[in-house]
Amino acid sequence: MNGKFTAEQLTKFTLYAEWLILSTWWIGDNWSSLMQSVGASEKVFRLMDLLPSRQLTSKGLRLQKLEGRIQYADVEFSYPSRPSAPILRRLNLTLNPNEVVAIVGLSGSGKSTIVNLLLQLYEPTNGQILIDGVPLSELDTRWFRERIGFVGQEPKLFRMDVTSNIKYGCPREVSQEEVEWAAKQAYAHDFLMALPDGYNTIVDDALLSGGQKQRVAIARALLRDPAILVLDEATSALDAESEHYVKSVITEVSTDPKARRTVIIIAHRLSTIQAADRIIVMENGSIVEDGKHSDLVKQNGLYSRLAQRQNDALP
Ligand SMILES: Nc1ncnc2c1ncn2[C@@H]1O[C@H](COP(=O)(O)OP(=O)(O)OP(=O)(O)O)[C@@H](O)[C@H]1O
Repeated sequence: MNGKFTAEQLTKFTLYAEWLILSTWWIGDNWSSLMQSVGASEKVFRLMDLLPSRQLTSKGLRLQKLEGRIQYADVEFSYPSRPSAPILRRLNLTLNPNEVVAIVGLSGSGKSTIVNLLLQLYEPTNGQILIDGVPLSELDTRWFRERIGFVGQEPKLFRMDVTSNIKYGCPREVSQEEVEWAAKQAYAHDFLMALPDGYNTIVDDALLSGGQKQRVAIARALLRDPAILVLDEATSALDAESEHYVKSVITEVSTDPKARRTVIIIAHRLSTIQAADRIIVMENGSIVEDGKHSDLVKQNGLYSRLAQRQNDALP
């Protein structure tokens, strides 16, 4: 070097400087993602280190056959995070085997909490829940949960084919015929057959509507032939077609002796539950009405007001 830059050296210098700047920028950009991943994986490892809860390890009672009678006896409940706010107040409710019961009420009245206690996500603060006469707390939790089918408001489907999604979580080997039987029971068979690869179609977010996802989840629950089926009806995901079919599923369970089981529906659309054997109306943590649709409409109470409000809101 004689203290002067050649054109070639200048070009090289510019390119190397650009490359260095880009690399530094790239490292800076990815450093925060890397740190985020480290933070997230720490949480995953912490969860993996947790021991299963006592509920799942302790051996409780296993009944010879689960009939599906559910009794809430003087059940009181507050969430641990808000112990001073009573959510259920001395709740007494009996659901008979094979009965189809809908729970309705204003938002926040305690409908989901009733189900949360049945699923043993929480324990009553006072009182107890009996299953076929046996305290729920004495039953083998894993055994009991295997016999409950739960369909939540926003069911999770996985990025795998439709058949695998319906089979997901089923503890026994099932044939394709059984999968299709469950889909027919859930009124999902026809739209599933219309997919590009039918039951082999890979599910992605955009493939199915909210209501269709819920019908696939109902098929998944029915395939396990649960003694108790809990359906938390979606507040917003149901399109008119799916609403019609959820109604049909409820009618089917109520009328077909082979499909019968104890069913609890947390309903937001009163039109879907008119065929239920009984409707429980909740207000502020207590049951305020209990009866058939036709009787409750005549009572002119909260149910009839809610039904009227929904009728008025229809276009
Ligand atoms: N995990 C929780 N911790 C604390 N409070 C809760 C929890 N879950 C629900 N709550 C409160 O308990 C009350 C009853 O809630 P719940 O979900 O049972 O009502 P809901 O009738 O099912 O309502 P919605 O129709 O909106 O689903 C509400 O006031 C709610 O804010």
